[in-house]
Amino acid sequence: MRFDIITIFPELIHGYLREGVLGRGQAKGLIQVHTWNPRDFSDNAYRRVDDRPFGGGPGMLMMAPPLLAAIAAARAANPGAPVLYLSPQGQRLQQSAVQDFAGVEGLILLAGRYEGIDERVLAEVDAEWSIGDYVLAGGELPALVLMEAVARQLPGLLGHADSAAEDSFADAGLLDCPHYTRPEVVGGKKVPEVLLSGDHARIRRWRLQQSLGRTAERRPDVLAQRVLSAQEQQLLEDYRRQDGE
Ligand SMILES: Nc1nonc1C(=O)N[C@@H]1CC[C@H](O)C1
Repeated sequence: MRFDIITIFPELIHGYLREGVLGRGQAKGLIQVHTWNPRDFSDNAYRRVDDRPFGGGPGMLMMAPPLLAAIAAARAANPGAPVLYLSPQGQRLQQSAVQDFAGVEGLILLAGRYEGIDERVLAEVDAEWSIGDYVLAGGELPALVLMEAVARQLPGLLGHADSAAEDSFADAGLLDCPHYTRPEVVGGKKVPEVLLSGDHARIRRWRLQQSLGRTAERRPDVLAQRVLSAQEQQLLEDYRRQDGE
């Protein structure tokens, strides 16, 4: 899968890609990541990419011509890839969208800076996405967040040790269950005995029950989107009873 990222700080992208699953994914050839710097498409001697907003107001905006030229170059290199602009005005990125993106050949990610971009650039943007209701200094972190969430879904990217299968939200939107590893006792706290029982069916049930209970407690909005089976309803009732709810 090919990612083309439009950014005035390419090193923020390449630096992050040197480590971890994305670095390994690149080395394995599972993902290709290219950056396009609008400064290289600026038509003035100072490689200027920003200017003051018409109508006044604080800060600077990214000018349209260098961005449009960078988008055109990315489209030529990654034909058919949708252009996604990361911004707080976008639709909220959720795992369901991440899974959809994992099925496409390529993505072009536009990372803004300053107060944002000239509105006329959006004529060349297929969709606007937000990673959350807060304001960052640039779109590079959101681009990396989207790219990493999507890349993790690609077959072969994660080793078994960090499989995406048991992610939170992986199986139709439940929070992940608690996890434990050695040592068995930490600060007097023992590992739940079920996990030491070797009874894999019982362990699976316990983990599902914990996921259901946690989701009900912490994200009832997420649980409301899931139709529970009779077994899941019983597990959740037992969880609540044990929890003294
Ligand atoms: N939240 C977000 N989800 O995606 N992008 C953002 C975000 O804060 N972007 C910044 C706004 C102005 C600056 O240009 C970049």
